Amino acid sequence: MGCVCCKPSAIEDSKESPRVPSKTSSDLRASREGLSRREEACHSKNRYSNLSDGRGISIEKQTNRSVRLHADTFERNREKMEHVVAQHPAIGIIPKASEGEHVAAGWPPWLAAVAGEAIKGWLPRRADSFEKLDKIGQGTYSNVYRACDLEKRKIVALKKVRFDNLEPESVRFMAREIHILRRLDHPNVIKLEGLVTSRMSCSLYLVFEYMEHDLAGLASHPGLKFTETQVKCYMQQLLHGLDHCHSRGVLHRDIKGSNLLIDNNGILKIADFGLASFYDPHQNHPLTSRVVTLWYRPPELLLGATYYGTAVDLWSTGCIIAELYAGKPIMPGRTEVEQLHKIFKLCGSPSEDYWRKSKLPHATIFKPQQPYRRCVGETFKDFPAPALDLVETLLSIDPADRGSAASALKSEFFTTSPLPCDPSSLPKYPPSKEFDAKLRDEEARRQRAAGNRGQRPDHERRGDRESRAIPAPDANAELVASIKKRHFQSNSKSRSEKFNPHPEDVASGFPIDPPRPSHAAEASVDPQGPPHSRASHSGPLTNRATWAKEVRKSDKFSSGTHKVSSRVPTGMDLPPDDRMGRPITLQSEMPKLIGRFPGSFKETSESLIKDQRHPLQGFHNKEEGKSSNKDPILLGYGSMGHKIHYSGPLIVPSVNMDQMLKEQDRHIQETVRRARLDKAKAWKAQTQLSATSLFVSGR
Ligand SMILES: Nc1ncnc2c1ncn2[C@@H]1O[C@H](COP(=O)(O)OP(=O)(O)OP(=O)(O)O)[C@@H](O)[C@H]1O
Repeated sequence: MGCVCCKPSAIEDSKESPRVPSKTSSDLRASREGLSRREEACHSKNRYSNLSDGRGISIEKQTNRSVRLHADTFERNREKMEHVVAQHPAIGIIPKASEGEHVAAGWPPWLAAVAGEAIKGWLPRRADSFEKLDKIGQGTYSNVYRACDLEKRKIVALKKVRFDNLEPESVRFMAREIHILRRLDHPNVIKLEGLVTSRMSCSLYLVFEYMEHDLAGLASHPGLKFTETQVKCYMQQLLHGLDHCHSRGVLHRDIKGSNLLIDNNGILKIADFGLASFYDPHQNHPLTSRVVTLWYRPPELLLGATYYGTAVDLWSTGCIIAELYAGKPIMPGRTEVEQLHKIFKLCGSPSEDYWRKSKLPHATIFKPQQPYRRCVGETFKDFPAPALDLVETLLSIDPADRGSAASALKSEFFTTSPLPCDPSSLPKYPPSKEFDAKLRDEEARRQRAAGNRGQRPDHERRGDRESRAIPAPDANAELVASIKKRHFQSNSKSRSEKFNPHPEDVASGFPIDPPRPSHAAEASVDPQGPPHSRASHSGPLTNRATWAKEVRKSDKFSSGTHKVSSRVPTGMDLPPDDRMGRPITLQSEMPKLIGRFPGSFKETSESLIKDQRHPLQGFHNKEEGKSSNKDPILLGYGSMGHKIHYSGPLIVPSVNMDQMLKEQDRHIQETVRRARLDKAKAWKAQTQLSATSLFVSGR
């Protein structure tokens, strides 16, 4: 039997598992309590690993001599650079280097060429100084693994980012996350400890401290309920981390439970800076409004704001605090329109003054004819007063009224009894991530499908549903889904994987994820809940390259004070997909609609006034046939299992929203039907063809 360290884990099961020397039994001695045998191996002296970098694998796998020579030269250069580092007083820091020097230091040319700032002063870590253990998370642009850092002898998280190394824009986009992370240094912000790549490699891993939990996973864990002091403890840490980001000029732009990682000591760290951006406090540089996961997205972004600031993160924080008290997401919208509707129903619609001064791009379309009344206090009347006060402030419609992370930290919520507990006093939980909850949920669903559906008592089924994690639709789910569709049509593999098979993945047993078909349809009609984070389930078909291309099409890259690309939209809406993966947006549908229903927006709204309805009031609860305005704000949550609506045309003369949605549904069904027919025809033709050829060939 091989050593524990070498024994391939589930994800490392590969025919190409490396040949690693066996270890003696003494190597397997337990050195730390609570660590698995594989983890112990990480802390042992064994330097062998089944993870090796692109350079090593290329040499081993390829017989190409020039590659060998190249690698030798690289190794010599690397030694030189390591010598420089050794001479330098700050270990690991090398003086500002040029592109050539970066390459000499071991960075791949594609990275050195465009992301000098992000790698400045660092040396790449070698892949063979890590051993992958298991996959612990999956994001839109990444797969995350637990791994042993064999040099530092500790457990880390390796985030393998997806991008196209042949596309400078894609690399730049990916490098922005690194650059931002390196600007931040705070106990409540995840620490980027290094980068794993090599001169010959096409891939890149970000090395992070390992965090056992995330807030979404803990909050959705069956039977786990936070006390008030615990909620305060987590929220205090979140606000401290945010305060640090904001003070360093960074907007996170995707604050949500699954991005708040928590370690076994109760320390919360803000993670996933993939959508983060440097911002200009004077708001002179426009940014894209298509950020922040829908349920946590503030109204100004839904209304198309491109000049915004720290208040966007504060809105998301308000949603999270309320969610922790309410025990479920407070505004689980399925489309942007529905999200805005939910916000208006709970927080009231913007004041006349705000509409006037904000000049938001989508104001004409979304401004209700009659204002919505704010009912945060009534809805959350069971919350303790200081909690409610803070939620009221953070969920202010006008971003200027949300205050700052620093002012929130001074609020009564944190200064009155019960005070936030000490993180170290928090209970130790079993590893718990949104990802685990999704797996749990999938497993439960598989088991149900396997046979006992309908046989279990009702209350048990309800229990499942209540305990399941409710992943929020990802920030870019709409964009990603449409990109995925387009990409899938033209290309069955992401460019980086198609043209640059990662040798280290293949040869070290690192799995290359198989391309997956778009399952937007199944995801969006999931009767168990809201459309899942389609983005977070996206396979390699979605990569940063396509994303960057899309963003670039819509955004101008402004070289702000920080010389970092900020993204600004130019009117291209980034759409949610319908069941066919076809983007449906107000913008995309508008020309068609205008063609179909000649008339102006003005006429439309006038006709709606005549009907005594405005577009948002027109939303109806299909089941009850009543205006959903009467629904308690959380009804949306309870009704998630009902028929899914898709965001679509908003303005159709003389019809209310319900009719428009019906029209949209009908349109979708028609498209699905046509697609089925086409498929059937194609199949028939093909069968006839093969029958003919069989006949002709006489077989
Ligand atoms: N340092 C870490 N320790 C443990 N788990 C982590 C760590 N970093 C990330 N993860 C896990 O991996 C998941 C994906 O990571 P992350 O959110 O950074 O990726 P992403 O591709 O940017 O995702 P998103 O789709 O949210 O933009 C996280 O939700 C988390 O569960």
